[in-house]
Amino acid sequence: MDMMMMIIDELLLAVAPLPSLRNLLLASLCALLGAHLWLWVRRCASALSPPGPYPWPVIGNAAQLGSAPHIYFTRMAKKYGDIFRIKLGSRVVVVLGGDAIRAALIDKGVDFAGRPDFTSYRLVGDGRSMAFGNYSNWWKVHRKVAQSTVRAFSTSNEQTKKMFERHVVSELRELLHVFLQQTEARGFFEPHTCLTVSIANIMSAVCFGKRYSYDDEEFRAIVGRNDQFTKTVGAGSIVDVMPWLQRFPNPIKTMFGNFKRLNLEFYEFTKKKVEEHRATIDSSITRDITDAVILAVDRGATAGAGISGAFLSQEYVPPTINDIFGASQDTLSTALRWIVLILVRYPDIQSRLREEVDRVVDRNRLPTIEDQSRLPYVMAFIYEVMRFTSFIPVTIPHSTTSDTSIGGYSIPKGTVIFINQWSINHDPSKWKHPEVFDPTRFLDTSGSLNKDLTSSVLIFSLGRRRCIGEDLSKIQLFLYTALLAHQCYFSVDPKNQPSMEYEYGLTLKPRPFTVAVSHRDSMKLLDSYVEQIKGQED
Ligand code: HEM
Repeated sequence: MDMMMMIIDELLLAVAPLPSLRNLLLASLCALLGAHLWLWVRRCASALSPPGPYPWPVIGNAAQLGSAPHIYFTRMAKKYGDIFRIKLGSRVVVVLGGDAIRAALIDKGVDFAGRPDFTSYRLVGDGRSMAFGNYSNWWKVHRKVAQSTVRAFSTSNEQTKKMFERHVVSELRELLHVFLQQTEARGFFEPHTCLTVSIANIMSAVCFGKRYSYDDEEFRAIVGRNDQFTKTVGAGSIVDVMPWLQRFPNPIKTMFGNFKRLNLEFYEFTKKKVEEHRATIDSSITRDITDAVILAVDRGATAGAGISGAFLSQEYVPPTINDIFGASQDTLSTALRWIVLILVRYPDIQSRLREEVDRVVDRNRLPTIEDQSRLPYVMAFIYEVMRFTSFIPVTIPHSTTSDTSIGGYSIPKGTVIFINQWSINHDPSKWKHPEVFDPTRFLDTSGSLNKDLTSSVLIFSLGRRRCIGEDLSKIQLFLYTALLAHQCYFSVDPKNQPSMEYEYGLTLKPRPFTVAVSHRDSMKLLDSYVEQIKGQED
């Protein structure tokens, strides 16, 4: 090094005997060395960042995503591997598939548990949503309260399961009435709105202790706009990554305007419910989830049970209810749309479901939660619907909470992460003919449910952000499927065969289709079940 400095000194003396010229040359040389060093560091850093397709100026890879971004991501993974990088507008996004998902969400759970700082996410739940909020001590408390109250009103023990079952069976009776009326009035009809209201009513009963009529315009308006919500928040939405699109009239600006409005109205609805509950609450009787969250927040605030000093104040009650009510009704009503569509697309599978339910339950009583372990084909059907449709193909986008690395690539803090669940459910090395709908793939040779295989289906995500409604959802989908198979026939309009095409968003929604519904026997069993419940309540 000394030798080097002497040589540079000699050279400078030779070419620049004047001190000022010498200083100038020295400064230029330093700047040149600095620039080289900077380029070298950048080259090293980019060698450590994941590979990916070339991004276009301004829009990045947005135009390449097409109408099914999860398929594009799966195609890119074949070329670049399970960890690759794209650019959406100005944001770098790392897309994870295959084994990289577990490596990120389980092995480095906290590092990958954030949510991006998207403008649209700040509009959900008046900016205090847990589902769309970043990872923090406050978020941990919020999630804990939401998770424990959902459990307390659904799956925590045999008694709560029975209470939940009552809501589901009562609501299914209403749904069946509407289905039969619609069939009588129109022949074939679109079942989507009825399914959405039906699911929303179950969650409304659990959250607010109240159900709504199918004709209630206000309720239908509040719960009927999921499509606009999921298109904005789904992975690959360009609303948040090209903010300049908000400066002039265009479809994205309109979409964002609708999103703002619907979040405001949805939040006002839940806020009103919370205020009504507050006015009538009696701490000795917890009527529903809203009461439970109000009381849990009160207890946390007074008993000092926060995590690292983080406490929820009462202003977090409406956003918590907003998260639970919002997340449950969109996902479950989408699942049911697919179930009904698949029942009419595959009449043989519909017959086999009926055959199993009739054999195990018989025709003299209704299926119950306890029948679940005795109805493996029904369960296999539900897992196959979740695998095959992968109706949440990519989770809600994540972000990194610190500088981290995965698979040898370094990922800076705040990078947007997409988790491609679809890639796991359609991996040909894991599933034989993944493109075929076949519930029997989940049954072993003795006809029992293969639990190793069912746990390989990825639709509720993994790790810190794993869905809090997984157990409730599985019970509800089981009861709906078993009860529908037990109680009615679905048939398809021969002139209007439904397709398996869908609209992309956070949830994949099947395109509108029509069905007809007829009763297998009568409403007798469902009517007497509901009368019995009313008798017990009185
Ligand atoms: C079949 C039905 C459902 C599916 C497939 C589903 C799936 C998911 C997925 C993929 C996520 C995102 C996880 C991530 O970002 O990594 C999620 C989050 C969430 N889900 Fe579900 N979900 C369903 C039903 C429900 C229900 C019934 C509830 C409420 C009772 C619920 C409440 C939530 C909440 C609050 C979050 C946010 C969790 C967080 O950010 O920590 N979900 N769900």
